[in-house]
Amino acid sequence: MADSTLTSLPPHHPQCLGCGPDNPAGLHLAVSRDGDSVVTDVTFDKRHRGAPGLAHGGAISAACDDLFGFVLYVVEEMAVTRRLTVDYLAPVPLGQPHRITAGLQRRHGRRLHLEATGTGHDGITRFTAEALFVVVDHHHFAPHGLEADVQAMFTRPQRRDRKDR
Ligand SMILES: CCCCCCCCCCCCCCCC(=O)SCCNC(=O)CCNC(=O)[C@H](O)C(C)(C)COP(=O)(O)OP(=O)(O)OC[C@H]1O[C@@H](n2cnc3c(N)ncnc32)[C@H](O)[C@@H]1OP(=O)(O)O
Repeated sequence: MADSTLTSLPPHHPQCLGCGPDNPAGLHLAVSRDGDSVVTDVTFDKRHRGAPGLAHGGAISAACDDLFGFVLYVVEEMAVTRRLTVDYLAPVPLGQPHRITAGLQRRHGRRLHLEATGTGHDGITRFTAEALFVVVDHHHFAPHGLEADVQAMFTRPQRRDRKDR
């Protein structure tokens, strides 16, 4: 992604399945902000294989879910996935980059309705996704001992965004 209008966003945390650079089983998504949208270029490889030569639907779904998790940096709220729906429009070949763009479609109270589109560099849209995220506070993560990590995640991008404004 060389577009000058994009602002790089930090991973949720180093071990995140979607974007963590230190997770050997992860997708290693590098995500940027473009206005009120977030974008990533993902290339599925043999680790993400479903049918021979094609990406597994679960890997595509994970990429969409994680990218939706970056819309939270735009919304500046902590939220978690309550529902995720993927429309698999066409098979996604391994080894071919796809740009996924995601954003907030509408908000009702704690409910964030999000949508995403995945398009190959050949211009073919091969999947779209919709999600319902529900806003939570940091206590949501407390029983699992992760409260401090999530709070750090919550404050770091806000500082970064302000610097960029
Ligand atoms: C700025 C930086 C931020 C950083 C932020 C970090 C976050 C961290 C990111 C880590 C990486 C991300 C990666 C990707 C994001 C995951 O993958 S998140 C992991 C997967 N998701 C989960 O584990 C969530 C599990 N579910 C839950 O904990 C609970 O069900 C929830 C989601 C907290 C909701 O529970 P609840 O608080 O009891 O709420 P509930 O009353 O059931 O419903 C809330 C509202 O949604 C509505 N609702 C519920 N279900 C539905 C439905 N199916 N349809 C329509 N409405 C519904 C309800 O009617 C209610 O509406 P209101 O009455 O408030 O208007």
